[in-house]
Amino acid sequence: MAGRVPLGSGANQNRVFIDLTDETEPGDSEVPKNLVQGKFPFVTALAYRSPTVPLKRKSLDVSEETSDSSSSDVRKFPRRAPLPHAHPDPSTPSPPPSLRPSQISVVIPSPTSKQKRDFAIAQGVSDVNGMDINIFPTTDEEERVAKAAYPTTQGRVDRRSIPLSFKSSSALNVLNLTPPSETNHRSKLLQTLDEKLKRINGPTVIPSVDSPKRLAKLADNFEFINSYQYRAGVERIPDDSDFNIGCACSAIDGCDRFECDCLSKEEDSEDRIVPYQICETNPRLIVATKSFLKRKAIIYECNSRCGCGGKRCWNHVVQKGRTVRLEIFDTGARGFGLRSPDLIHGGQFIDLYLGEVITKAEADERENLTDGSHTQSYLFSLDWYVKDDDDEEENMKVIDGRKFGSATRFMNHSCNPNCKIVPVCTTNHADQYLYNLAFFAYRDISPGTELTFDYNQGEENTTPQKIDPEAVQCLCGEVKCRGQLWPNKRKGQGSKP
Ligand SMILES: C[S@@+](CC[C@H](N)C(=O)[O-])C[C@H]1O[C@@H](n2cnc3c(N)ncnc32)[C@H](O)[C@@H]1O
Repeated sequence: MAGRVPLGSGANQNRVFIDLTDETEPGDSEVPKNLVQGKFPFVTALAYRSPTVPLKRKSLDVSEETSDSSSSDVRKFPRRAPLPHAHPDPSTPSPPPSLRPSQISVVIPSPTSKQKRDFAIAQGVSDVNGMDINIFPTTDEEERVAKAAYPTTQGRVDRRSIPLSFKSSSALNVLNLTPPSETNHRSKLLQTLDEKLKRINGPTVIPSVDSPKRLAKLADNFEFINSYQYRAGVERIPDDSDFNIGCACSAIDGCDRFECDCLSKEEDSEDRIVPYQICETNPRLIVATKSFLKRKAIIYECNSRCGCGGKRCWNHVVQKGRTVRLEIFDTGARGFGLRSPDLIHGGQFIDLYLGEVITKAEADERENLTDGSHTQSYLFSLDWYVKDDDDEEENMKVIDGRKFGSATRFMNHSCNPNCKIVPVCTTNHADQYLYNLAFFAYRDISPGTELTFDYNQGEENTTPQKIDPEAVQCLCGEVKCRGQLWPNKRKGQGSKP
């Protein structure tokens, strides 16, 4: 008799045990008539009370219940009969058997769905999903849910006005997203930036920016380029023009340092300007001479049309590219800045200023879009050959490093700078409106020192009569600070490097 306990024997005389199995076995007929006929209707009621609870053991006082059990109508059973929640504390010790002679232990099985259906049909109930509260009493909370009686908002709620906060994990749960942790966000920005920086030719350029906001500015709003990006309306003189003939130096002897045709001539003199020399402290390095850096002069480097052939020519410096590593860092009030983890020798070429090459008209338009506030200017005029003559100025080209540029686009101004920007022609000597802007170190610069240049080159020694209230205030911190970046005019405009 698996799962079965005999009824009414020995100490269990007053107890009723119910078979838990579906099997019919000999002796099943011994089940007392009073039970079958509804003598203990509560048993039936309890058996159906909690369909979700598979088995419940319940102790009830027969003497109390039998007085009420004469009727076979289960609906007379009080609706608020003790619920499973009211089950005696299991930690309470049970009284010895002698003190509880009239108790009935009932093992209540969960009804099968067929039993539930049969019972519901017998009661004439149409809802047979087992949740009808007339048959299966619920807790107060369940009743409130059934009646949808939970508190509701007064008036309409405009859901569009509720901000979707990504800090709220519940909003993210709904979207099945995980909140972007700060480290995650930062590492993604660094990855984006890293991919952009990797495209730069030459030694590495690394970012050193902590704030995620500043990092996002650097990673999202700027593209690094390796050469000028020519925009609409910019006309270029073909590289094979007759004017662009190159020097007559010999490829065997190399370029003549003092006679090379590429050397610039001093204004109003036949003296040739020798821009480069071997670095005194590093013989493998060719650097700009100290005297050249004091001049206002353009450098013409030898090019592919020169007789020297280029291989052993000392007059190839800028076109060989950058040789120092660079670091873009956060200066605080002056925005990003540039420095190098390497020692930079006096006269050493650092890098080019690159950007979009646009016409003067386009530059004026772009400048107007910034309200003329000049707070952040990246426009650089190529005005070396431009005289104060309107016709020529119209041909002038401008380099805009705002959205596309090189790392030098992050170089700040100083009234006592350690770098100088020099016009350098590396390819087409014939095009006087198009040349490179190359940065050279004025002096030895120790690793980690910010690289700066004078935005008003050529006007270094002029002290402004009065500070232009419209101008950007200079924060270089130098003793002889002029107080303003430039007197409300484009960088390089009206002042030759
Ligand atoms: C070519 S950008 C230099 C990079 C810039 N700091 C950035 O974060 O992109 C020129 C701008 O930098 C700022 N700047 C450069 N030098 C400065 C200085 N000495 N004092 C104050 N602001 C400076 C000005 O806003 C200027 O328009």
